[in-house]
Amino acid sequence: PGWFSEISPMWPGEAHSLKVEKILFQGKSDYQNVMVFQSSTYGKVLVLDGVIQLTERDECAYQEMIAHLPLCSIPSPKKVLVIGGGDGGVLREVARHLSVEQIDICEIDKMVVDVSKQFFPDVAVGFEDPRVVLHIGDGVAFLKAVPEGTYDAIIVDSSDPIGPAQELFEKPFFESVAKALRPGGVVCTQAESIWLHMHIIEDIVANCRQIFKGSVNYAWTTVPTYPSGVIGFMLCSTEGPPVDFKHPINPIDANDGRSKTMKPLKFYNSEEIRAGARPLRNRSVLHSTS
Ligand SMILES: NCCCN[C@H]1CC[C@H](NCCCN)CC1
Repeated sequence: PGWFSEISPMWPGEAHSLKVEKILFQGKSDYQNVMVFQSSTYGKVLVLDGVIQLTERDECAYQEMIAHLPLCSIPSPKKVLVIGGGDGGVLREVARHLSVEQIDICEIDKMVVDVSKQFFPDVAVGFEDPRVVLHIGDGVAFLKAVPEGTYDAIIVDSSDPIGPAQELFEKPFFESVAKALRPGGVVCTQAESIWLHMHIIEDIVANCRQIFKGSVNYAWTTVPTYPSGVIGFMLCSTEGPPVDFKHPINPIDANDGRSKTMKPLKFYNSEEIRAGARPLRNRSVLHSTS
């Protein structure tokens, strides 16, 4: 009955709207407002504090890219950490990699996990993998307690820097990520929109260049229901075995790791990694791989 418009000071003067068929859930957790609605053309939609987190129709583009860009760039990821990602979609994608033995996830808001399991079973299916260990808590504190060099890959599937995820965009957090990674380990973080958040991206790139002594890339993909239709990722590796994010050495195709329960990939493929045109004059956008 009507339209949902994603109005936020993070993207002034514009708002993506979706036609609403029915509101399915509204709640308030200790951290944020949580809402689920049935849209007319994008399936069910998860909204946190008025910001679209995912829709059934296009979540594959984000979850597949944020997981496979890092994991396909190192030979045999074994221990993976997801910060955020409480809807379970990134877990579903990480689970496709047969070399992975342990998947830790640290999500601050249990309501996101519960609501995703109830309304987005094809996304929350990631929690069913026996390698997954769920920690409900603050990712900043979790990483401080992680022994040095523990993980092969860390994926930071955060919301935006206004609200619970604010600290996940700051330098100390990136330093704790670097410490928790083994030499040549990789991190992939949600890194906003090149059309909306160039200043945030410039700061993140500058911080990452100081902290990660391997490679530092900025990648982006298209997600129609995120503001400006594009979302980016910081892809970094620590000093050690070199990592080339543009030429995946551990390619995953539609069949790898697909057990009878797993559905095939809908978006990602290794051939698509290419240096893209720079959409803006701004020098700070590194090679874009999409
Ligand atoms: N696992 C899916 C969670 C998606 N995380 C974020 C949700 C908020 C969204 N805002 C985009 C704002 C403009 N860049 C970015 C991805």
